[in-house]
Amino acid sequence: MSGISASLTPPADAVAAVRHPDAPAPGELLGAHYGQCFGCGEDQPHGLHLQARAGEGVSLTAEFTVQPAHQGAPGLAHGGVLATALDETLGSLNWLLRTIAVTGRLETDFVRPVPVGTVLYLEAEVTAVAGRKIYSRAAGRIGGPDGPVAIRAEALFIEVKVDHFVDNGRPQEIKAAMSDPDQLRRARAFEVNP
Ligand SMILES: CCCCCCCCCCCCCC(=O)SCCNC(=O)CCNC(=O)[C@H](O)C(C)(C)COP(=O)(O)OP(=O)(O)OC[C@H]1O[C@@H](n2cnc3c(N)ncnc32)[C@H](O)[C@@H]1OP(=O)(O)O
Repeated sequence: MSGISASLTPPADAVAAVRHPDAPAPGELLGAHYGQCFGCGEDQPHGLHLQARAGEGVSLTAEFTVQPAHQGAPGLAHGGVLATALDETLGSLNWLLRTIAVTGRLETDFVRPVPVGTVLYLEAEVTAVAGRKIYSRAAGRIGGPDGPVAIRAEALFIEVKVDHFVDNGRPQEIKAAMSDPDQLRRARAFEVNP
């Protein structure tokens, strides 16, 4: 059985999402939003190293290969890791809106077991926007981009200011991020009005 909770149903006044004119072109790799990110960071040795690519409209695709370090049961991906892959894929949609947002709610269906070594082919799209609330959904397929769905999720992201991170993050990482020109460039790529 599956179904989504009421808080993931866009309200009546929700509107269609609009791709930002400066969003990466369809087919372009989005890159990591933060080098130490567990989902996408290239400098994070324990992470998923998920790579997302812009699609048409406010959609994207992503790939992630399940590693031995991602096991829950012997030879199978941990459910939390799979939820992370969905969360990261959904969060990457914000590059296309050029909006900084954090996950408020994530509902996940685990449909099929995912063995170690599997390439997960993920796809995600924003379904609606209502003020600061961004509604989206994602699915992960195995065996190829058109293979059967193994995992899927619906999510609600909430737009925040960059202060959300500055005020709440551990000072040493915030200080390092703020003195890293590459990180500031990435942060600016997310914001319409930095
Ligand atoms: C230094 C440089 C750094 C640069 C970094 C740049 C790149 C960054 C990219 C990084 C990406 C990394 C990404 C990550 O790491 S995401 C990491 C995981 N997520 C979090 O840590 C978020 C933690 N939560 C919060 O901080 C707050 O709760 C937020 C900010 C989400 C909302 O608190 P806020 O006080 O702001 O707003 P509000 O409470 O008035 O709510 C507003 C509306 O939303 C609705 N709502 C809220 N929650 C839920 C819910 N669970 N279900 C259903 N609905 C929910 C709420 O009803 C209301 O609706 P309405 O009444 O308006 O209709």
